[in-house]
Amino acid sequence: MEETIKSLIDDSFTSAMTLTNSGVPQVPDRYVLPPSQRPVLGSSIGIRFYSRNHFSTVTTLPVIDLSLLHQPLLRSSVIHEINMACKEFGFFQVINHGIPPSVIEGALDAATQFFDLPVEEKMLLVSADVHQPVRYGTSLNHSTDRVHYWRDFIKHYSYPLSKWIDMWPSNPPCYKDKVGKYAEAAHVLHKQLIEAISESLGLEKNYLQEQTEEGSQVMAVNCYPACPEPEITLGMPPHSDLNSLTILLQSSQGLQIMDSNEKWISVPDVEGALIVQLGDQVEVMSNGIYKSVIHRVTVNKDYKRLSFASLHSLPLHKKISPAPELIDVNNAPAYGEFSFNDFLDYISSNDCEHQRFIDTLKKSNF
Ligand SMILES: O=C(O)CCC(=O)C(=O)O
Ligand SMILES: [Fe+2]
Repeated sequence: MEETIKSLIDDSFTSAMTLTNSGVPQVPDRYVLPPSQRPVLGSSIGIRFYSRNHFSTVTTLPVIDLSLLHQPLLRSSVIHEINMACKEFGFFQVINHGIPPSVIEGALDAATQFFDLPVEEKMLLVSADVHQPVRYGTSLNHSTDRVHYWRDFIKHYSYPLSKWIDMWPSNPPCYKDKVGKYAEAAHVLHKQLIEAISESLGLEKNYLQEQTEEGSQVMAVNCYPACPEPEITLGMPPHSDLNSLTILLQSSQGLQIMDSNEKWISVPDVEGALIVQLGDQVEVMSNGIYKSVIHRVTVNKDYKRLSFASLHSLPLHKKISPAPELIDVNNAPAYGEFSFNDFLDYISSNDCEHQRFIDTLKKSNF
């Protein structure tokens, strides 16, 4: 093996993108998962199919037409669909969500150009500090004795846009404009979704919106390069999102969610759809009626996958607790009170980056 490739493989700071571009024939050991955590690829697609004698047990994942929310006669049935999806999966896809295809294509194009930049340029934005408003990340952020994942990313604060956009990458030159347009559109969509989710819980339409007002939006732009051995590694390990709601845009299939039987289901790539995932904060505010969804990302041999996770959260210091309307003699508060900041502190001091953090807040653990 050529000396340069060998040194890239040995260097735990090398990004997945650099490894792929250098043509490594196999993933370095630090990316190899124990057998029990490896994905089974090409199975469990989340669509229903008909087999000879019965509908199979393959799960149908919900796809909701959001334009129907604006039709007074149909709104309540859409709210009902959202309720069912949130109860069963903490997950659904939306179509006719109002974000124009040109805005989506623009954002994907800008991200492609960003990740194609020379690694030295991207490294200028690298940081392991989770509080940095703009931060590029690679395996570098993980200590060497832990498993690495086949992903590069850039994360940036995105709301209010005028406050942060100057700090975003200035290369490629179109990045701020194209990703900015998508971030603004995602923020508007988030407001509609959080209102509908509030209603679906039987709460005032504005209840969750008021909780998240003045909150944050962080855009995580993820790049999963083609991988020589996708069956023994992952792009992202199982986790639930810490925030209230995530709107996810994917360039191709790769996301898997865990169902209530702890089975992994691949999320199908539905044309024009965006993915909505409930995070831990909504789980707490709903007093556990809705659950945050556990998800992970698989990679593939043939092409690079991009995703934009628009992560919406309550303000950092605001205490999060179950909605009072959902508490009564039969339904005690199931979670302790905490702020997003308490959560981040807990995670950094307990070194538990990739778990379902919410379980630590269950009353029984106090
Ligand atoms: O790339 C994806 O599909 C998921 C990304 C994700 O889970 C995250 O950024 O938290
Ligand atoms: Fe996530």
